[in-house]
Amino acid sequence: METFPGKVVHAADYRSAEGFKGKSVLVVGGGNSGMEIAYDLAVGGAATSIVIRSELHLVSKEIWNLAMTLYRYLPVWVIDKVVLLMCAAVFGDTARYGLRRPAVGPFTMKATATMYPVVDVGTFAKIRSGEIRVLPAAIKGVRGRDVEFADGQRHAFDAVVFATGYRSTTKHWLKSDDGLIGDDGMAGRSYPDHWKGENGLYCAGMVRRGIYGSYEDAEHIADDISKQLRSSSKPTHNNGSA
Ligand SMILES: NC(=O)C1=CN([C@@H]2O[C@H](COP(=O)(O)OP(=O)(O)OC[C@H]3O[C@@H](n4cnc5c(N)ncnc54)[C@H](OP(=O)(O)O)[C@@H]3O)[C@@H](O)[C@H]2O)C=CC1
Ligand SMILES: O=C(O)C(=O)Cc1c[nH]c2ccccc12
Repeated sequence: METFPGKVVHAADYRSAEGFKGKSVLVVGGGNSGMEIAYDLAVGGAATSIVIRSELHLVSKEIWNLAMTLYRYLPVWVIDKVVLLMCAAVFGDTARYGLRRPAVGPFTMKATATMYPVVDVGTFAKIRSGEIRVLPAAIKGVRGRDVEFADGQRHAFDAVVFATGYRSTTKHWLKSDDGLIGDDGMAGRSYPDHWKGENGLYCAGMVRRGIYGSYEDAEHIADDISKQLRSSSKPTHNNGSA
């Protein structure tokens, strides 16, 4: 990257397509961030390409809402079948456009891996129309404006957006060794014993179980705090009387 003369930003610092209009922009990473940023750039008038080096499950918000609802009633393998059927009806064969699906189903993937399906915000229509170009291979190297890919393609870019994901920084600032947070900065113990540490320390949303997982943690934590408040004979806080 030292030789690349253009603008380079991480998804965390991306705000809008302002300044990218008319530019040739490479988005690295086909997760939810990369797909949303690629869409935003294309709408904003950038000539947009996106690197998708791995398989992914593209779903729609509506299909995924249904999957989350069915979770209470049906086994995971049935949900996978329903979701994939609906995805085929909505998107057709995404592999034709460089978006290969994993062999493991989307709901199984969410339940067993740290990977999450990608919720389409309109990016796929722009990929299908050719407005957004998918580069389905890893980056081999960068020389000046030129980026070379593992499949032999080489293209010049004015800017690169790294939508390559995040790492937790919790370990850097949290002074605690009760095992609540593991070496990777996420929950150190596994579900469902992951949310309560010592000395009033809790963690919510750190066990990679999605939005509903965070919601479940928040309820447990609130219950636990409320239980402790009720069991202590002396109130531990001022009840608003003075
Ligand atoms: N609207 C929503 O629901 C949104 C949800 N989110 C969530 O926030 C979290 C973070 O999302 P996000 O920021 O997208 O990060 P993710 O970790 O989900 O995705 C990062 C992507 O970048 C790829 N990548 C990493 N390094 C490279 C590389 N050197 N070359 C090519 N590709 C690379 C990864 O592919 P590989 O697998 O090959 O490493 C992966 O597909 C996720 O849980 C996501 O679902 C984020 C945005 C919006
Ligand atoms: O908690 C989760 O893991 C979710 O997937 C929450 C959720 C329910 N419906 C959705 C639609 C789009 C993105 C996320 C969700």
